[in-house]
Amino acid sequence: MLSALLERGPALQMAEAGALRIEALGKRFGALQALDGVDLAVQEGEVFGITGPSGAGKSTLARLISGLDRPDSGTLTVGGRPFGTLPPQARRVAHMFESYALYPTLSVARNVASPLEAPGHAGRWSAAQQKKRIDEVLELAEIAHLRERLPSQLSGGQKQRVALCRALVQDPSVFVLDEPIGHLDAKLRHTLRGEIRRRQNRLRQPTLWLTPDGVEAMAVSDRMAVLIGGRIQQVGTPDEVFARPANVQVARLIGDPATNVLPVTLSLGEPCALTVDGALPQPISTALGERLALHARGGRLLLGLRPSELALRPPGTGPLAGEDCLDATVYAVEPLGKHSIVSVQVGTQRLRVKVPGRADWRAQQPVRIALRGERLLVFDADSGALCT
Ligand SMILES: Nc1ncnc2c1ncn2[C@@H]1O[C@H](COP(=O)(O)OP(=O)(O)OP(=O)(O)O)[C@@H](O)[C@H]1O
Repeated sequence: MLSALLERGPALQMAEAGALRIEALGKRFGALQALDGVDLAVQEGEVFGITGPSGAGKSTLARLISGLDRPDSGTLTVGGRPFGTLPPQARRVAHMFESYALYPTLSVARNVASPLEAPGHAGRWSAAQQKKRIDEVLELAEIAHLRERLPSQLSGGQKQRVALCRALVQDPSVFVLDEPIGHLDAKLRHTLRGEIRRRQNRLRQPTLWLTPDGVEAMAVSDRMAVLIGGRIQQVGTPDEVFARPANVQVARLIGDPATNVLPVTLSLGEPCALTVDGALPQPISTALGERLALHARGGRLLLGLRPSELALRPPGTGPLAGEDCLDATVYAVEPLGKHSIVSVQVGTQRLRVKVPGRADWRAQQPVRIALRGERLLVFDADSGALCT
């Protein structure tokens, strides 16, 4: 047994899959702390999304896992075996690069085949088995008909799919997919994220899926993390992150459209009122006033309002039972078929409201935003953290 393992070499010894653990990972570039104490555990067969804005540290994390950069601190293990000190080729990380990094002189099929001919995989499969693996991923990505083309003869989205196939074709310890479908059209993106997740869930390896698109992360992930400024802000299932975003930064990334964050000042009295910067105080119900008073700091609060949980009413109409209303002005309307996105202005703040069907509102019209107190999120005005 031992001699068989030694014959296979250190690279193949890593092939056994297992949960990925990232502990206290840190990376600094000069004065910039690009990653700061990142802790994550990704289970076998789990698709784990990491979302965060541009510059959050997603690609840096990918590069540290695959060994292209060295961390300043922290450990990496797969199935309990440390791999952070191994050279990149021995780690068996199937890393799809954001930049694609295709071989310009190789056809699509040969680009996809290239990792199977590298030391970690070479000799592992017969030519027929290799072809079967390659065909499977090319078909998954809907580029089987392009197999003889050179990268220069492909569109940006087609190149991205070749890079994706080149990662998926492998039998690695871990898959790391850095923005795998960002440049595809919406229809293909929707199809592929479902298909890839289904496929990866049937494998033993963990898959990390990095994307700046919070909606994509929610759609594709079994669990997900939100990374901002090099720090993990929250880990949970997409439902958990949507229901209780840990702070306003997370809230602003999650949802389609993302959650509105509205800074307000609360005044208690008869009636209670909310003031949005640049607008007159607006009366609210005592029930909402009392709830908000629990968390107000010097009267200040940040309200999280999900676009699909708001409604629009004609000016002058009173709130329905359980609702509160704020006066606003329509700023713009985006009709999207099954629903419309209406942007409305309250003082200096602009909010997005998702309404079913066609919206009959026009820019500059006065309108009332109806909200339900029990649905809104309340964040601390200073720290931005979600209040319980
Ligand atoms: N080699 C480097 N030298 C100096 N700074 C770097 C280097 N690589 C990354 N950075 C910086 O580290 C931070 C994180 O970059 P990273 O590429 O990991 O972000 P990202 O989340 O992948 O962003 P994007 O979504 O735009 O790809 C950024 O501020 C970036 O400018």
